[in-house]
Amino acid sequence: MRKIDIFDTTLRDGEQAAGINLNTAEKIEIARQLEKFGVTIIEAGFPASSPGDFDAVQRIANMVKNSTVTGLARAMKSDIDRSWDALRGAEQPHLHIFLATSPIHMEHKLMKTPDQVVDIAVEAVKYASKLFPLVQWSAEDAFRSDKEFLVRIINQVIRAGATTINVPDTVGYATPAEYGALFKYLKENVTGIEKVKLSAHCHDDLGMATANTIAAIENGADQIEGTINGLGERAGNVAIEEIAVVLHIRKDIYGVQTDLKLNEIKRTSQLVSQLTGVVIQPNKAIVGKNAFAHESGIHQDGMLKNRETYEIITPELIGATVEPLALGKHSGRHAFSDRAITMGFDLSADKLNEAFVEFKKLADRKKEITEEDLFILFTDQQIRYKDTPIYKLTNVQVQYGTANTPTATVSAIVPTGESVTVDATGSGSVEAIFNTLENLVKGKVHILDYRVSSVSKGRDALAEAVVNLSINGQAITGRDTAQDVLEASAKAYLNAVNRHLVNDYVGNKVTSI
Ligand SMILES: CC(=O)SCCNC(=O)CCNC(=O)[C@H](O)C(C)(C)COP(=O)(O)OP(=O)(O)OC[C@H]1O[C@@H](n2cnc3c(N)ncnc32)[C@H](O)[C@@H]1OP(=O)(O)O
Ligand SMILES: CC(C)C(=O)C(=O)O
Ligand SMILES: [Mg+2]
Repeated sequence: MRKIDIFDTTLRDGEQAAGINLNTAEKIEIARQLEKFGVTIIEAGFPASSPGDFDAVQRIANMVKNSTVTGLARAMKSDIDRSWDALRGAEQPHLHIFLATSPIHMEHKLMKTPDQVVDIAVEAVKYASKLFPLVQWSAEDAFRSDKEFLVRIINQVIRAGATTINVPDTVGYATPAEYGALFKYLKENVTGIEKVKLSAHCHDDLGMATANTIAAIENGADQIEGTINGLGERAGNVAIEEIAVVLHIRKDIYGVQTDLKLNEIKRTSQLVSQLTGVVIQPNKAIVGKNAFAHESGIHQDGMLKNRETYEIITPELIGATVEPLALGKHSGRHAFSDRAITMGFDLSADKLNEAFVEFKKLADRKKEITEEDLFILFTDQQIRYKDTPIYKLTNVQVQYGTANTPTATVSAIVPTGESVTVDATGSGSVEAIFNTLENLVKGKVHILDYRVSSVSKGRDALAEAVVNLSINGQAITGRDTAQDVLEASAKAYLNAVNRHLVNDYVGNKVTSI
């Protein structure tokens, strides 16, 4: 069966989505999970874009063994050199160079003639090929490019040493028939196309990224690029989990295979959602929480008689299994650590112990601990800040009455190790808490966005708060959970502040923002 390579760009194009900002520990955690999921290539970042991206790409390149690791670079020597420094320790160093080829991008953005663009692309690919065994070249905005010009430039970059040619629909403008036809045209007209991998990269601006990607596969694409949960610039990239399941469920039509382990889909999706703070819409295909929920009587009747009446995908296929042993306040360490292992976590004894302490506190307040609750507890331990001094909330209290101004009092351990208590008022309880926390951290903090949702089901469900802050001009997301909405909100705010501290922490103790 023909094999399709999966190029995951959650950590690069996915992180380009507005409001997402992952720190290195979080990126490493996602990369680890992507490797386990079986993606062929992990695009870990854009090394020349910032020291943080460089660091994350370098660490991921040195760590990952079973997937190829790549980084993005502009068609210029300085970006390529920086990428080489980040990626040289990888098992099989791979570079992804891009340069726009559409008339509008060449004239108005790059301000170059088509001839100059060909020369720049060829020079960059030649230079990169001396360092990297694998060089992917992307024609940014390929879909809106002149087809004959595309053939000309691709012919030349293949001769210059490119091993993969990517043909992105950068602005999500293509229809499936048009995108498929472009792949067929390139297959028929590019010299030496059979010697390189041909790759598809679709954006979802018109909601057609999945259909377009499938059309590319039908017309000869060897590799597809996408992200987990469809994150990405603007309306996002194609969601890899959708492509994976389409190719599996309709293998009768497409007849291709990937190396993806489908039963890692749910876990990968949950992890990305939790760490990016981007909540998955309930009706999202494959990974939405309603994707397997049958609500109406006639459907439930059909399901009871034969699941196949309404179920084309089983939850088990994507690793969304029914909960085994119930965990609650009477459970012990054995059942707890056993569940951590079943859920795919590899925690040290110390971290497991801390997770167990948190679990017991939660179990005291909550009747039933769900899979989602456990996922959050375990992930929190896995990505916990190591040596960085951080803020730790010890108490939050709000005085609220419809006739008086809400006042919040917050006690916390601050990065210097002292215990501090502050209070402030606000026009509502949450605002009072945020004003108090602003006094506590003494920085220039603005709230850009704030959302609360329920993680699990029932009256005692966990509340998850996501706060987007601007701290000293830098956007950063924080999230946390608690049984109480106000506590979750306070913890989410401090989580963002702590993530900012971690980003700033380069060996020296940073004790304030
Ligand atoms: C389709 C995509 O997803 S492309 C990837 C987008 N990702 C990002 O932009 C990552 C984050 N970006 C950044 O951190 C910054 O933009 C940087 C560090 C990469 C560059 O920052 P700056 O040097 O300040 O440049 P700035 O972003 O303002 O402008 C981009 C410059 O790169 C040029 N450029 C754009 N694409 C390319 C390319 N593929 N190859 C060479 N040059 C390019 C632009 O023409 C512009 O050049 P100019 O300064 O001569 O006008
Ligand atoms: C950098 C390229 C591949 C890209 O993300 C796009 O064109 O959408
Ligand atoms: Mg893109």
